[in-house]
Amino acid sequence: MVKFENYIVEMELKQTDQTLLEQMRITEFDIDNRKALLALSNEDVNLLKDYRPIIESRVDALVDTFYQMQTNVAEIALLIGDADTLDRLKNAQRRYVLDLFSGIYDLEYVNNRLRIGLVHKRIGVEPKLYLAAINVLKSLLLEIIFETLPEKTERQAMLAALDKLLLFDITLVFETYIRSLVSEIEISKAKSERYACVLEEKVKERTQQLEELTRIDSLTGLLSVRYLNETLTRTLRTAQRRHEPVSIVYMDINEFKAINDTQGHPHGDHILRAVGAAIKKISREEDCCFRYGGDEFCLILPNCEEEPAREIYINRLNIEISRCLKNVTLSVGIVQTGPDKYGEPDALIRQSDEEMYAAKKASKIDDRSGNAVDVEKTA
Ligand SMILES: Nc1nc2c(ncn2[C@@H]2O[C@H](COP(=O)(O)OP(=O)(O)OP(=O)(O)O)[C@@H](O)[C@H]2O)c(=O)[nH]1
Repeated sequence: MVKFENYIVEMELKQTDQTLLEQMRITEFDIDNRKALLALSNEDVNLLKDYRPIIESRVDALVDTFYQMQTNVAEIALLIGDADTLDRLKNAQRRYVLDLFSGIYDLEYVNNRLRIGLVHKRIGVEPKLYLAAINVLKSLLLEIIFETLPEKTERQAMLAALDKLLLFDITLVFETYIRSLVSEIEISKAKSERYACVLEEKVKERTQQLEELTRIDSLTGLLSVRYLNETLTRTLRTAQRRHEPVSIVYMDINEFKAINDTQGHPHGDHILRAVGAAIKKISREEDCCFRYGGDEFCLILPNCEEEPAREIYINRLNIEISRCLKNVTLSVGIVQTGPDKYGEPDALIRQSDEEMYAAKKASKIDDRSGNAVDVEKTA
């Protein structure tokens, strides 16, 4: 994204603050080099310059004929479009023809040729049309040269000089045309890069939302068991570094199947939600509370020993549950690990489950021997 914005700023600065010459880094040295490559010598330059008076006297007729021929081509007439534009083009063409025979082919001359390439790209004059137009112009100039320079060597020298200068111009026009095409591609590339960035951000955001959805158990609002092992591993590592104990609590609602069977599944769901809410309400922020599945819950209580977990946490939970639910009790198993030695996550969960199972079994025996099962006992 940053890259795209920089690019746009750079483009804006370049477009508005620099001439085409500056943008394309064309210097006087470069112009001399281009002339040398085409063997456009001082003699050629002088020949063209000396011929200017003849051209000047015929330029209007030449330009008129040129545009008559050009507008006969439907494609070109369509591009020109209207009489005012044609007039403007005629004036520009007149200036160009005179420039060709000015003998001054400097930075300003080059900048004007470069602009033509840019304008052609903008208005949709394809290279084939530009080359055809140059060809027409050349043939009209040849007619004048043939007519006015009967001496063969002199004529040939003039034709050669004109050829070189036209090639010099064509190269410049093509360079800006191509450059303009390339920058169009770069702009659309930058646009698609920005689009890809925006898309990537959206996918990231959506992925986070989905992760959040899978992280939470939809019925109880507690954490999903999928993250239990990973969370416990992380908690144990932190506890180990700090030399703190961790308590793992495993809980199961007693006779939940019977509740479901006698009072209906929706009521069972209501109980699960209420237990989940009670767990959330009495837990500290650092506690991690999971719905293990069905009517089972697993809690990770960092920096908490078994005794306060049982005496304070579970007591508080039972009180909270009894406030909103009648005859709902829990069987609880608690395992403490650390601060000296730490167990493995899987083993600790298994152990707390076994503790819970033992507590449930004991409460059932109590129940059969006639003791009332209340919140305190089952916990
Ligand atoms: N309403 C409801 N019931 C569920 C859900 N998930 C599991 N159950 C039911 O919970 C019941 C759990 O029953 P058991 O595992 O036998 O446990 P229990 O009846 O509490 O028996 P004890 O553990 O021995 O006290 C089963 O009937 C499951 O169908 C749920 O999301 N909503």
